[in-house]
Amino acid sequence: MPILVTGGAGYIGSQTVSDLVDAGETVVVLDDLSTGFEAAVAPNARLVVGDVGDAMLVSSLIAEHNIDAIIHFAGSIVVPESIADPLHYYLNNTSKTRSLIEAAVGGRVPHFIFSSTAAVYDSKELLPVREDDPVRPQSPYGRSKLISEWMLEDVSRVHPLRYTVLRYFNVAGADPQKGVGQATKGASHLIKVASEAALGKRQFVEVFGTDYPTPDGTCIRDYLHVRDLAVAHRLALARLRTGGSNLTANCGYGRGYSVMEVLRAIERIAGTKLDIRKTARRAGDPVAVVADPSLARSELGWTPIFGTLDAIVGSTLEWERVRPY
Ligand SMILES: NC(=O)c1ccc[n+]([C@@H]2O[C@H](COP(=O)([O-])OP(=O)(O)OC[C@H]3O[C@@H](n4cnc5c(N)ncnc54)[C@H](O)[C@@H]3O)[C@@H](O)[C@H]2O)c1
Ligand SMILES: O=c1ccn([C@@H]2O[C@H](COP(=O)(O)OP(=O)(O)O[C@H]3O[C@H](CO)[C@@H](O)[C@H](O)[C@H]3O)[C@@H](O)[C@H]2O)c(=O)[nH]1
Repeated sequence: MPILVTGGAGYIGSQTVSDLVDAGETVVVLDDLSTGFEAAVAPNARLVVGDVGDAMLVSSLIAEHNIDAIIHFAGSIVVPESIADPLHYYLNNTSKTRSLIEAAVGGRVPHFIFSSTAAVYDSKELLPVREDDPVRPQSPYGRSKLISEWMLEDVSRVHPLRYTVLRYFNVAGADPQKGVGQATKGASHLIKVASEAALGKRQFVEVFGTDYPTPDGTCIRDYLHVRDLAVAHRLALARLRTGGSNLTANCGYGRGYSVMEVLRAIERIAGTKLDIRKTARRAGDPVAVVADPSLARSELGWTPIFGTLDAIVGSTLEWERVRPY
């Protein structure tokens, strides 16, 4: 049963498409290549270059391919950028998701998997966070995603569309053998930026804030290997296809690392000293966000296997050394 993957030329989408194709699925990718790459799309998937907000195009793809499931990765993903340009985020992440859901309902697509984020949560006194903890996004990015979650919930009550929302924590790592890794233009993610610095592609790394109430004063995040995350999508799809009910699940490991711990790991694995510059806090950053992944384990049977910080950093460095696109 064919799957429409929006944003399948991007970092997480391309890893997932590659896994789905390897599992024998028929995949149609819809991507405007704004931050994605044609070369990232697995050769056996069909790439359609277009906008996820183009209702006519999406409806015709659903009808033409008899789409059974939509996996919706397409969107804008940088927290600070969302603060500078909130309207772009509400357009690209929220309005266009609304248009996509409408096309899914019109085309009677029964299954929908949505890329949400840990940015829907605020920091919590006692980590880790569970799905039923209060949501309180600290940025327009987080809010733009949360509104999409709510749309799915409301629409699913009145239309035959079942969904899985996966709230990813901080995705990193690469799969260099498959040609998958983060190549996003202007990517500002910590592990990406610091790996570039370790390989001499940047001069220094900034640490945004060293006065947070954490053991070393820097923010804590739950870093997750992209290969494990891709598997969660396959499991979510299988669960929906066998009648699984709507689900919102965290995807993280349940283990947090501070910014400084990450930088030290990169120095150790790359065998180099980084030029680390301590600067002011960055707007929109929660202090510490770590997943409770129990629900993904029990409902999806998700068992991450690539999950050490060393594996994440090692594969990112390997990817940065080869960078095929
Ligand atoms: N990277 C992370 O740490 C992380 C964490 C939580 C959630 N997410 C979510 O995962 C999804 C994928 O993120 P990523 O890291 O792979 O980012 P990415 O930028 O590599 O991928 C996004 C893809 O969507 C495409 N795209 C963007 N707007 C589009 C549009 N209007 N029409 C068609 N295609 C469009 C881009 O060209 C790109 O290929 C996003 O929805 C993001 O919010 C990412
Ligand atoms: O050069 C840098 C980059 C980041 N940081 C810090 O490192 C932490 C992680 O930042 P970053 O890698 O930019 O990720 P987040 O802002 O936590 O957001 C990511 O993780 C979210 C899920 O938690 C996703 O939804 C977002 O798309 C993704 O950008 C934060 O405390 C940043 O302040 C630095 O100190 N220096």
